[in-house]
Amino acid sequence: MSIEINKLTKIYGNQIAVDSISFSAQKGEIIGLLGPNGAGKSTTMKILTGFLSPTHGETHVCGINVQEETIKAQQKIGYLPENNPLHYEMYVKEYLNFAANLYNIKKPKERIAEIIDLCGLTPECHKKIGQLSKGYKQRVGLAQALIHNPEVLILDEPTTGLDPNQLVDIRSLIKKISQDKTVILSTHIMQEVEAICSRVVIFNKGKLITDKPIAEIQTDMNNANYVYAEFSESINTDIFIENGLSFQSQEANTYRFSTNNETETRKAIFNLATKNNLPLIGLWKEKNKLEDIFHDLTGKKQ
Ligand SMILES: Nc1ncnc2c1ncn2[C@@H]1O[C@H](COP(=O)(O)OP(=O)(O)OP(=O)(O)O)[C@@H](O)[C@H]1O
Repeated sequence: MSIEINKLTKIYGNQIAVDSISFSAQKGEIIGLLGPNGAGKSTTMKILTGFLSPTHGETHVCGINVQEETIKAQQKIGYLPENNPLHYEMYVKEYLNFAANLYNIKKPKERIAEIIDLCGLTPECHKKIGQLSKGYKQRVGLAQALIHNPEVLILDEPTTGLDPNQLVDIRSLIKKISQDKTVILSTHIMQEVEAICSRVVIFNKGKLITDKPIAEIQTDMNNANYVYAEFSESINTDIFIENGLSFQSQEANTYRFSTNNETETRKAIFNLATKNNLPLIGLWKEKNKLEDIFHDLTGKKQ
């Protein structure tokens, strides 16, 4: 296994940021870490990269215990932290040279040229980092994470704040550079996980609540649909539950039900409305989306 996280816990004062989390990843996998704000994603990444110590538990990268042999483990890891901290006053090549020196790279000039090409930085590589667009700054962040050709890449929200075109470019760059590596990336964007990850790990309030291949999640999505019922006034939702309907959430006077048989559920809602004089004005179905699964698992209302 390239990455192994075993019963990891981090407590800040009396706040449990990460609560006994375990998962592993092997070469070639791109794992998407999903979770609401404060779920513990960044803390887990910081521990995995050796920047923070856990309160309990341990992490291994390429068989090396990160807590016991931090420097050795860090040589295997490329890390793009949240908010991509860069030295804005440095030129792109100067910064990459600085990063190459940190890792004691044998032929820095050749490696910098290679990485500039790989990350699509050639047209902007003569500029100061502060003069670059957000998308190019992100490319510089990725270039520094890759300079020592690490086996494992840890990317904390690598696409936050990018415009839709830059998003597509950076996602395909991540896919391209990940082919022979193990990648863990955190994101708030479900489509991103669907677009580039092979597996999704969902965190909520410091706990790991789902760890599944994307293909399995997609099968779940195809099997589980939603039915929506709109009424012209607010309805006491007890009536749905009492009648065996799996009521999920409400937005204004529209109520959402999960179902494996949407025709039967629509019939049941229609019959319930007729029998109890409920002012039903709309009834429709919708395919489940990864976003819905995420909201259900993390207990957030849509
Ligand atoms: N240095 C710290 N001191 C105290 N509490 C902290 C510290 N760093 C993080 N926390 C708390 O730990 C919890 C987990 O934070 P973390 O940054 O890991 O979440 P996250 O999932 O990365 O969130 P986001 O998506 O907003 O970046 C939060 O409640 C946060 O306030």
